[in-house]
Amino acid sequence: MHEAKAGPIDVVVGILMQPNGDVLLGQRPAGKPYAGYWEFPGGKVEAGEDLFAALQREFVEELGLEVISADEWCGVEHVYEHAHVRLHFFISRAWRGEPQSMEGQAFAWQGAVGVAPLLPATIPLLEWLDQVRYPAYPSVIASDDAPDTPAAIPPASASSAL
Ligand SMILES: Nc1nc2c([nH]c(=O)n2[C@@H]2O[C@H](COP(=O)(O)OP(=O)(O)OP(=O)(O)O)[C@@H](O)[C@H]2O)c(=O)[nH]1
Repeated sequence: MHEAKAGPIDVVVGILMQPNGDVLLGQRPAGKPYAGYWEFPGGKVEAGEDLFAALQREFVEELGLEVISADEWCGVEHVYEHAHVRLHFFISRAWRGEPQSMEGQAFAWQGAVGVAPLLPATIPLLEWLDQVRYPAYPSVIASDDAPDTPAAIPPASASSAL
């Protein structure tokens, strides 16, 4: 039988940002693809689910905390061997509670990101994120070429900006 080509899977990803710019990363637990890799918390959107509702659900499930508000930041598509994902990144500066390891995963607040390895699709985001976290930070992108929004940045390797 002829199988329909699978479309991208929508994933919401939340970047909790403290006033000093530190962001929360978690380590993927055993049993998942890319176990041991570091990522921003999040997960797959369920059928019919609103993106922000999905983000809130994932943070309760993974970290036991309530995201109060979040701004949609940028989108990235990436084709892994296990899945074609469309990542919707949010930045949140307002949440309630302290992160807890609900799935036995490690997590860490990071200024300069020192944990490794990171999920491949997430790596290009770190430089864009530094421009949000540290506005005076010198960019490697020439100012004439600098995009207005991260979503306009040209794709890196197998990733593509939405
Ligand atoms: N959470 C998260 N996922 C990411 C990031 N970057 C990235 O490529 N992904 C990809 O997005 C997908 C997230 O799926 P997941 O398996 O973690 O989702 P989930 O928590 O709903 O898992 P489940 O199916 O076990 O319930 C994975 O293919 C993962 O490789 C990131 O920074 N954070």
